[in-house]
Parts: sequence; C-alpha cells; structure tokens
Amino acid sequence: ESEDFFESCTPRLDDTYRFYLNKVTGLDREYNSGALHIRDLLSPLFGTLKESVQFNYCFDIAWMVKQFPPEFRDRPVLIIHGDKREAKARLLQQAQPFPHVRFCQAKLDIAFGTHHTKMMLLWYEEGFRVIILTSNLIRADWYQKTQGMWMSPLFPRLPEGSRPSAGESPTFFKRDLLEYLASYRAPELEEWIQRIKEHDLSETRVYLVASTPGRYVGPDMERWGHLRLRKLLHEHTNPIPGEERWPVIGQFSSIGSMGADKTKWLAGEFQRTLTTLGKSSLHPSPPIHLLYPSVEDVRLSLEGFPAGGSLPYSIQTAQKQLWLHSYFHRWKADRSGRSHAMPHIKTYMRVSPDFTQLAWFLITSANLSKAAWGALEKNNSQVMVRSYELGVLYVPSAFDMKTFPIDETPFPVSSSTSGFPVPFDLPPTSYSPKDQPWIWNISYSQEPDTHGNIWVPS
Ligand SMILES: O=C(O)c1c[nH]c2c(Br)cccc2c1=O
Repeated sequence: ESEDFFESCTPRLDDTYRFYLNKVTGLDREYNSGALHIRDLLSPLFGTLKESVQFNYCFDIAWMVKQFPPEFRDRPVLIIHGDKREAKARLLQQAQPFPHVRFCQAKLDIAFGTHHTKMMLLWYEEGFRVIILTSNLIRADWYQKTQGMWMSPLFPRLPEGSRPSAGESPTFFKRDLLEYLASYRAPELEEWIQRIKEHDLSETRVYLVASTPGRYVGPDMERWGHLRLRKLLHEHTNPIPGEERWPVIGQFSSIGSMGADKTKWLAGEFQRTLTTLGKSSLHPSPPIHLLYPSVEDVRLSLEGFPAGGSLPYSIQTAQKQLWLHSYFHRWKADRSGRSHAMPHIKTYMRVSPDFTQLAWFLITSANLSKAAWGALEKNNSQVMVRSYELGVLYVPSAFDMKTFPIDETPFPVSSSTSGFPVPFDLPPTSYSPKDQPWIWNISYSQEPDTHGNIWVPS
C-alpha cells in the first residue's frame, strides 16, 4: 500500500532503526548516502503534506518556508517555541510575510528553562508521521554539523469509530506522545492531539523520553527526564554479567553547571540512571566517557571557530567544575566521515567493553545539564525539571534482540546489516594533556582556524 510505494522510491533508507544523520555539505558522497537534508524530510516522497507542526528552539522562518517543496509551501505550519517578550516579538515579526505560519508559546515558568524540544508532526493525505531530531530550523544547523533524527513510519488513519486507545505501540509511544503534548496545556495543540488519536502508531519500536518543566513528586517523578530513562531501563533492559565493565557514553553539545564535585549530580543520580540495567540492585561504577569537542576539534572543523557558536559552554560555568573535564573525550567520527562536522547531535548509550555491542541507545535534544534532565530536591522526594526536551530510546528487547550489534562502517548505508549505526568512533579518544574543552566566550588567537580566522568573542 502507500507506505511501500513511498519507501520504495525514497532514498534507500536503513529502516531497521529509522535513525538518520543530516547531510553534511562538503563530504564525499558515500558519507551522505542514507543521510537526509530537511528538504528530503518535507519531500512529497514521504507523504502529501496537509499541515505540520514544528517544535524547536531557534527559527529562521523565511529559510524554513523555502525548505518546503513549492506545492506544500502554503500549507499551515504551527510553530511551538519558548520565546518571550522582545525575542517573541522578533520571531513573530519574521513570519509577517507568511500568513500560513502560526505560533504557540510554550509555558516556561521556571527560571533558566528553555524549549529545546525538536520535533516535526507531519499530517499527510496518506496518514501521519513524527520526526524527532536535534537540528534547529536555521540554515547553519543543516550545513556542516553532525545532527541526527528518528523518523517514524507512516502512521495510517484508524478506521472510523476506533477507540482512542487503538493504534497503540508495544512501547506505548502513542500514550506517551499524547501525554507530552498535553503537558503544554496549549489550546493550539488540542486539534493535533485529536488527530494523533485517530492514527495507528502501532509500528513504533522506540520509547519516548521527554522533559517538561515542573516540580514532580511521587509517581510523577518517573514521567520525565532522567528518572523516566531510569524507569525505562529498569523495565525494559536486563542485567548483563560483568556490566561493571560496560562503559556509559554521553555525547552532547553543551554543558550546564553541575556543582563543585562529581557527587553533586553527575556521579550521583545521573550515573545511577545511566548505569541502570534491569532490576539488578547492583550499583556498578563502570567507566563514563563524555564526548565534547576540544578547542582543536573546533579550530580544525569544516566551519572553523564559528562552529563554537553552537557549543555554548561558558567560562563562568567551566571554571566552577574543572573536575568534569577529566571525563572528556574528543569528537572523532571517521566512520561517518564527520570528524570535522562538529556535533549538535546528543546521544547517550551503554556499550560492551570491546565496543562491539550496545545495551541501549538514546538520541535526544538534552545536553549534559540538570535543567534538561532534572535534579532531585527535598531529600530526593521531588525532582525539578526546567526545560522541554525530547528524545527516543532504543532497547534491544523492542527489536527482539539481546543487545544491538554496532555497525562499525555505517556509511555508505547498506540495508544488509542489522548493526546500530553509532555515528562516532569507538572507543572514544581521551583528551590529550594539552587538549582543553571548547569554551565559547574566551578568545583563541594563537592558531587560525580552517578559514584562517581567530576567535575573539565580543
Ligand atoms: O537547543 C539548541 O539547539 C540550542 C540551545 N541553545 C543554544 C545557545 Br544558548 C547558543 C547557541 C546554540 C544553541 C543551541 O543550538
């Protein structure tokens, strides 16, 4: 039926995992085979668009409109953003020439919260599709950075008169997506909640991992952020013999303040979550590898120092947590041809000691920050989340596997493998003694970048 038609004439996509990277300008074509540009996502090959919703953080409305094919360029677009006051006025001003673009401001009632969630809801003549991704709706995020996405199958309409609970997936993705949308308490999203209820999401094999701002107690503590991840790993993965030797990897493009030492959050509640495997009561301390670009990674990148404009780690934050930098590893991604395409993707995973298998994999908007993941308060009786975040969790049990084999050569994409396409090189490469983490608000004027420029922030 229509799904086969579209899949057959879309670029050969590895649809075991439905995990894709963005195209990067300037790479050998083999490293972009199976990667997707925003214009591919909005192409008629994936469906005949009726209306869409764009959840994001940063928008260039005129550029966004141009990414739709001409035949869909006047279809209604609802923008979900977190801007307030003058920023909101500037955003709405951008859409002045585009009457088909409407706006919904997400509530941000807790200080320092942001609307990081990046998602497309695509309503077609043929059905419905969800894309959860890491890219902003600006040209620079789709040019020379490493970004990723999960693209849902085409969800067909349910037969008339179906119960709303029909169309649920084995991972309860439909219920969880509807609850996430409901958490905005936004009238503009009501009709979208209704539309999703009328579709069959049963082919979804990922779990939704979301954050929505608030202070949560009791059972609500496990609905969002890292306690949600802990709950999912507890319920849907299994203990592994020798799991204390299975490293945790966190990879991100920004870092919040995590306290004066590791026990304050990272090596406490967050590590407890990332090392959860099934219902074992062990609390191992496996290696934790954190991937964040060094200054040299940024200087030698395709974009040069300007890549650092999207790696907003401030000196004020960094100087309070020098202990963190001992966990850091460089951005190296020869396997995907993206060692010089700085990461804006955020991924977290648990790997085998020989780096050939995965116990689970998460792609998300959430950086390494308490604001994104939540932090326990009031003697662990409450968790506080500041930001909206969205990601999807892959667990082997949802794919009838015990672990995911890792595909060490994900490009060019080949439908032959069942390996998971981890986008960067394993094992991770530790910082050398001379390496320092990229910090965006200090100067680098000793050596020029790939474009012959230095970096002197104003
Ligand atoms: O959610 C996102 O994608 C982002 C959030 N905050 C940012 C800041 Br602050 C400065 C530069 C880039 C970003 C960014 O990319």
